[in-house]
Amino acid sequence: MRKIINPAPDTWAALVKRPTKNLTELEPGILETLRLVEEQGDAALLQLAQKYDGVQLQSLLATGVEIEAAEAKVSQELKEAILQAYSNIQLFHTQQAEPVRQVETMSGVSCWRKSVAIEKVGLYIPGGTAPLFSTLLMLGVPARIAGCREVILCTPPAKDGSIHPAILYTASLLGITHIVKAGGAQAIAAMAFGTESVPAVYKIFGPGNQYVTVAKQLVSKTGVAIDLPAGPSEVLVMADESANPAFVAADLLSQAEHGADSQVVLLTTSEEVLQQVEQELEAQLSVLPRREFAAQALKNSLGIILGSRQEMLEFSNLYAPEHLILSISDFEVLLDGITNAGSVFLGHYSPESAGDYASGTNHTLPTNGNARAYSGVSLDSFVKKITFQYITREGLQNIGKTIETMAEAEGLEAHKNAVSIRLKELNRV
Ligand SMILES: NC(=O)c1ccc[n+]([C@@H]2O[C@H](COP(=O)([O-])OP(=O)(O)OC[C@H]3O[C@@H](n4cnc5c(N)ncnc54)[C@H](O)[C@@H]3O)[C@@H](O)[C@H]2O)c1
Ligand SMILES: N[C@H](CO)Cc1c[nH]c[nH+]1
Ligand SMILES: [Zn+2]
Repeated sequence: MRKIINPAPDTWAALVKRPTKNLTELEPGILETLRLVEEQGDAALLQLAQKYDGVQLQSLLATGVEIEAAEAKVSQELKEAILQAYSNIQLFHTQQAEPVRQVETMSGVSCWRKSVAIEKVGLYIPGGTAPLFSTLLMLGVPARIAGCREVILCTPPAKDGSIHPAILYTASLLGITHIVKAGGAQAIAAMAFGTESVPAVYKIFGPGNQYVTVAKQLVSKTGVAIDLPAGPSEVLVMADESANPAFVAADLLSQAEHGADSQVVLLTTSEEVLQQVEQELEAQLSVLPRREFAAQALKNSLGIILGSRQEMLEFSNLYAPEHLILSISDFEVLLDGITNAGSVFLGHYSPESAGDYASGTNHTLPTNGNARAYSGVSLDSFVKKITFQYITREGLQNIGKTIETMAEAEGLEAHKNAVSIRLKELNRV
């Protein structure tokens, strides 16, 4: 972790830049993958599975037998945990449904807005270095609540061509049966363009590594929608003297272990806190199974001492972290000052892992500073909002003149006439 003491504000913009590869470096290779899949369909997916996942697949789709067999391979304890998480995520996301509210803007002019499910959606479930079946809950539960008709799932296969049983079990719970063994940019291309085995969808969801994230951004230029740029995981912790250094280090490592391209940041006003957290990081890292990923991520990470809480808040808002943890005793006073963050965890007993798995909030969140303008996945992500209006005869008489005047001022005579022709008829009767 790079230690920085009281950086001058004019250096902050450089500090908040993420360590991920830049677009120009990644784009040519990813464009080539997208082109291959668009032109050669399934054949390209099979070839790229061999190249990037080291597996020679017999079939791109998980079979009914594979899906059914998965249930017996998941322990009772894990099934119960998945069901508890499912229930909490369902509860939180069901509350996000918007009631239809009819508004009469003028007498006889009624407008309303209705949420309608996106019919065909594709879910990307990361699996390159860990089988993230929790991500399937985060995407599949709101897709089901919204009522999406066709749900396609893509996830990278293991070296033996299998998909992790917990992913298949979770898919069964959600009633998802179209499961494609494809990962990375090639999976995103398949869902965007369609192949023999993968139907093209209207919107692609899901987090992933840099290749997945850039591929999503590139295909979004071709007409398919995407949820948000949800790339390598990150967390920013603000800690005061009341923070427990072991807890803070554990939270930092929980996101560092996702991958070498993750970044974690500690902000504090106390040199002692920073030193204690550094010691804890070293001790906890040494026993982590994924210490290689975490150690690499820590090299790209920052421990920053700032002059005041206000400075911590300003730095955090500029950084716009995917996850923000306030390890601060009186965190309440800071809440109104938070303007940019994906999801916020308050106090000493709200670890970020709770949101990753089971508290109910969605863990598919904007990274790389995108929390400045994007929200994480929610029920809203799976619907379009269609507006409706009904204007009575009386309503048209009330609003007609306004429309005619504006249309004429824009020089759009046909617009004006669509109103005038009706008003004339109304005035005749
Ligand atoms: N922001 C969020 O909401 C969120 C949520 C969960 C996970 N994540 C992130 O998702 C990522 C998961 O990454 P992962 O790698 O484990 O799985 P992944 O499924 O995202 O990526 C694996 C795929 O990447 C492709 N790939 C690997 N190396 C490549 C290369 N050199 N060139 C081209 N393609 C290559 C392969 O096709 C492979 O199947 C992590 O970075 C994690 O932090 C983010
Ligand atoms: N922290 C990830 C989002 O950045 C989500 C996740 C899934 N499993 C564990 N963590
Ligand atoms: Zn996580």
